Amino acid sequence: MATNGKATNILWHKSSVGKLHRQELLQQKGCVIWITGLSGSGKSTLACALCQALYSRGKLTYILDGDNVRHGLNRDLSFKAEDRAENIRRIGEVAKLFADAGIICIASVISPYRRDRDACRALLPEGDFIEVFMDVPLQICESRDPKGLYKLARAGKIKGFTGIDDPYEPPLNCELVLPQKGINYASPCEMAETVISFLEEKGFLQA
Ligand SMILES: Nc1ncnc2c1ncn2[C@@H]1O[C@H](COP(=O)(O)OS(=O)(=O)O)[C@@H](OP(=O)(O)O)[C@H]1O
Ligand SMILES: Nc1ncnc2c1ncn2[C@@H]1O[C@H](COP(=O)(O)OP(=O)(O)O)[C@@H](O)[C@H]1O
Repeated sequence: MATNGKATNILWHKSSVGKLHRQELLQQKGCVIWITGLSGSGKSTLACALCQALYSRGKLTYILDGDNVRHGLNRDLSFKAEDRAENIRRIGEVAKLFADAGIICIASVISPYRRDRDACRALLPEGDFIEVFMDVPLQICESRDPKGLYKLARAGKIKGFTGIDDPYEPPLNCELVLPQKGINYASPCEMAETVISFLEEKGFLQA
């Protein structure tokens, strides 16, 4: 009998249709592509480009975007460290369910703390969590500032903004770093193709 968190007397219920059956149906393998980086680094843009490119190859994806999930499931959470941790924990758990459904789940969230990202990685079978770091310097993210949030943060109108007065811990050992330093930034489509090449190489685009 499992005891998990605060609930006791709960048992795992198995179904006769499992992950392998679903993957066979979809002709792909479920996994989580976890895109991390500063606000304005291009996480959502890459997530959409990737979703579109995989869709055109007949592959099923689902995007969990931080901004969007905070409109519903995580609407009760702020940006203080413990709430960011809970935000990431819930998104990690939902992503795990999508991967179990056989879907290529794309999470695009700042996820500033290494410990929180590593905890999400630990939820998945080895190799099924693909961490993608949007390695874009703060200066460039700030110059893009599509939502005007950096400007507000610099003016002190948003407190605890990632990169300004809140931390961001870059990955130490992730599967992919985009864009690479020292060259011109690749276009979102080119970055999506880099991720797709990785998925192909690892066998995720077949059952
Ligand atoms: N204080 C603070 N710090 C960082 N970001 C902020 C903040 N307040 C609001 N926003 C907006 O919220 C988006 C980030 O949400 P996430 O859920 O991805 O953040 S986190 O992973 O919990 O850190 C982020 O979206 P992106 O720009 O797409 O990253 C911002 O638009
Ligand atoms: N590869 C790229 N090259 C140039 N500009 C980009 C690229 N990817 C995204 N952008 C631009 O950067 C800004 C932030 O992108 P967005 O995807 O919203 O970032 P995030 O989700 O990390 O906050 C947008 O204005 C977007 O058009």
